[in-house]
Amino acid sequence: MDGNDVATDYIVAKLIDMGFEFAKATEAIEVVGPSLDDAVEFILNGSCKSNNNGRAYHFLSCSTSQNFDEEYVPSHASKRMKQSNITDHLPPLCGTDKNAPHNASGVSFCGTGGTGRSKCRKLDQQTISNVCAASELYSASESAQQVPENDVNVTELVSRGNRRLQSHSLFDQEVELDWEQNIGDILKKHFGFFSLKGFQKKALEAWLANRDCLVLAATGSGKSLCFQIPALLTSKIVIVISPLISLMHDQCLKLAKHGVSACFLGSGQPDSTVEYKAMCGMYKIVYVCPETILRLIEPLRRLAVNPGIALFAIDEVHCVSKWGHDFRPDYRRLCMLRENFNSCNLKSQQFDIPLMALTATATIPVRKDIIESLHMSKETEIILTSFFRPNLRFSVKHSRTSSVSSYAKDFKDLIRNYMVPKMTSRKGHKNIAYEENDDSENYSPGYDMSAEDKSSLLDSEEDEDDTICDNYKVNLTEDSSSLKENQLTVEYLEDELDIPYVVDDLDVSCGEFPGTSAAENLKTRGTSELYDIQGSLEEGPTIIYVPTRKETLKIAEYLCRSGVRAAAYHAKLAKTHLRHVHDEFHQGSLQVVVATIAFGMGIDKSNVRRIIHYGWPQSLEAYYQEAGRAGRDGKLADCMLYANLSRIPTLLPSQRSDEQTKQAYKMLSDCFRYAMNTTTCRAKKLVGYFGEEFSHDGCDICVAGPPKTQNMKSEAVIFLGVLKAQSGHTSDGYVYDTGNKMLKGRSNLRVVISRIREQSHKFATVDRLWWQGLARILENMGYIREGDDMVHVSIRFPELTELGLRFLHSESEKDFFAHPEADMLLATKEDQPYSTFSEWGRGWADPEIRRQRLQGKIHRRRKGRKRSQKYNEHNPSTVRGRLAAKLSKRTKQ
Ligand SMILES: Nc1ncnc2c1ncn2[C@@H]1O[C@H](COP(=O)(O)OP(=O)(O)OP(=O)(O)O)[C@@H](O)[C@H]1O
Ligand SMILES: [Mg+2]
Repeated sequence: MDGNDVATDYIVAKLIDMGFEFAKATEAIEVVGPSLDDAVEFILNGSCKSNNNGRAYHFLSCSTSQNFDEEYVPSHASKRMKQSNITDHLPPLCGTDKNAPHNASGVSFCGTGGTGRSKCRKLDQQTISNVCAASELYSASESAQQVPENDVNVTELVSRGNRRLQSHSLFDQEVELDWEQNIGDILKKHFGFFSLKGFQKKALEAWLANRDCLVLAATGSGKSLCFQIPALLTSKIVIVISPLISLMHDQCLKLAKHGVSACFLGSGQPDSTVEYKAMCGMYKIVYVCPETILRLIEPLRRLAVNPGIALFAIDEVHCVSKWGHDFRPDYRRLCMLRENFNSCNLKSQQFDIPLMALTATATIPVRKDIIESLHMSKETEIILTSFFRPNLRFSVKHSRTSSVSSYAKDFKDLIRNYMVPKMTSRKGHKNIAYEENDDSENYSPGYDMSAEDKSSLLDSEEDEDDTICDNYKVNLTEDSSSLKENQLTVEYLEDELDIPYVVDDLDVSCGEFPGTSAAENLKTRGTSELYDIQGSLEEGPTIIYVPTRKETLKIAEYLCRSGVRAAAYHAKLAKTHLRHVHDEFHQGSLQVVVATIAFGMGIDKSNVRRIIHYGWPQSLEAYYQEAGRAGRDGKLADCMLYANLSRIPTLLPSQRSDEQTKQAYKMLSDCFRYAMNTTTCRAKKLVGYFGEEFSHDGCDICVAGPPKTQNMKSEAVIFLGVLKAQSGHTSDGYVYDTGNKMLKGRSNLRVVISRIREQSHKFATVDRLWWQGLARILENMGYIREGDDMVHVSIRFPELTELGLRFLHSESEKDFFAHPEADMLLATKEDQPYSTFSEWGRGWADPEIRRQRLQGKIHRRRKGRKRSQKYNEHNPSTVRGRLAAKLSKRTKQ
């Protein structure tokens, strides 16, 4: 093997790691040679830099080949953002001046009231030299590990730079004269807003009073402004702790547009001088990831002395809590901030530096945990606004979400929306968006179940019933190849996920963002707008969230082939690609981004019209957080969840303690129940999850109304009766074994269903999904409970309660009316020829047929295993093959 082979293997491995198929990876290497960038480009765009005049496209194979070049090439595709230079990024002194000199990136520098060119230049030079010197001293003192509080030179230099910053601010924190008026000026000048929102004002009041505060407000409500304004009100610096590089990048870019200097520090920051400059007070707002801030405690302590730190803002603070989603262990260590930046530790500080924690998705236990974990003060002000987003229209649809046939069905409307007529398919791909025969009759949103779905349901029933066969799940044979796409086994997923705390999703060539221009005049929007919930959507982009990296590529590719301008986004894709996707999405030239959680929290684009979750989210917090990317302009937007309602969702693999696993199951279960609900408004369910009560009409259930109630009395009676018999309940309600010792009843739901089918001909064909739904209803009524110590997504070991026993005893008197849940509706839907399905169902109820089928299944799988063994024996690249060859050689000898 020569060096070239090693390089090729390495690149192929990298490409597979990014989620590309082996065949595509090798094809790309064959065409473009051993260059990772070119190979990625080749796969994504069917071209490479070398044969494309150096232009970097970032779309996946897009069918709009004719106008692709002119229309979709990012305007700056060929010019990378200029690498930062210490002379490039000085804090602007005031708005902008048309006459002011511009650097290469169009950034203007001008002093307060400075209208003359020469004056501006002179001031810049002065500050440049200050900062350069301060920067050098910073690094020197850094290496000496000393706090240079008494170092006259450093203090002098920094304060000189600081005087410049002071002249920029409208007034200092200590001067609290008519602060609302001043904030009003800043709002208009920098952001183009006319007034603060109520919660923003409260947060600023808390900060002005040097108090900690926890801001809980809906996604898109404007939490960022709460910590951005303090940076403009004082000469001090605001430090923002933020979990994702994509989010920091997003905010820095926006601030730069609004004339506020900002930078981010962390693994995505390639320019080490940015950190020095930040620690010398050169940026008004410094974004840092939690891992980095822990390393910067000492320089930050110096910064706190001069020019001062106005505030520590901890954005997306739910990451602190083990009880929340997206838990980041390093967020917990942020209690160091209070320990190091209090008035006792810092002589110059009269008060502890205030902490401002912000999130849109914290349940009540999470809020408590946040305050305790961060050691926030007992007087922490909790600023709570409604989590409700009146313009978001929620819905849930059943889908297998796994194959191209599901995509055709589920994305038909989406493609139609975005399709530009007469598009020709690139690379000879069939333009599927124009296929009119793609089961349009069968398709209707909601709980319809196609024949394919029913077979999936049977698969799942087989899997559930057949524990012996579970061991073979990974050992896929021809018979089970259809299952392959469906089953997200641990082995399949392990390498496919974007786990939040390893997300290193974006870096940029320049990670600092000097203030550039005056604010664009953005109109404030009325929150009291009334929404026509059945109205049609305006045009705008879509984000599709999927659980695995591979699916981002598959779906983006599918959409591109159908004529949609779509791109994939996940943490392992090439950084250049991610940067382009990010930029193009914001510029509006991308129609759809198919992403993992790496493109979730905090992304702020105003006109996202649709958020599609394609596959089960892991928690309602994550779901609501990602759904919150929609409709940030206040206009109507759709949040659709497509999930396989016939399967109980599984946890995606991640490192968790037992306690965390339990919590993760609880969150998954809440998510499952949200989708199964057919009666309560989804928006109400969601905000209710965060402890808020309200009434509103804003989802598919509100529009269609709940399904008709059914009298489920006989089903409930037989279910509870079997449960009672199974667990050996006696008339006194307790359970005894033969030795008259009290036992805890524990019946598996599957066994209960089998017993019901054996006992009653009437219920022989009732589907497992239906019983599963009934079990949840009985659980909600308090008639049964989960008998296992583990938390399960759906009830697994139903246990009869006292209340259930009483219901059984009074059975002749009461009816039992209830609304069927989503899985029950799915199981009873009869829009497809039902005969085969019911035959199968009946078959499973018959113990003999069932035994034969299970035997057949095991036989088929054994046959499959033998076949693969045989293949391995003849394949010299496998261990078995080499052993077999050796053995046969010996026997021949
Ligand atoms: N006072 C205001 N008046 C009008 N618009 C505002 C105001 N404050 C913020 N906004 C707008 O609200 C939008 C969302 O702001 P921001 O990104 O801060 O939301 P957020 O609450 O942090 O959301 P998320 O929880 O999703 O991160 C911004 O684009 C901003 O322009
Ligand atoms: Mg935010």
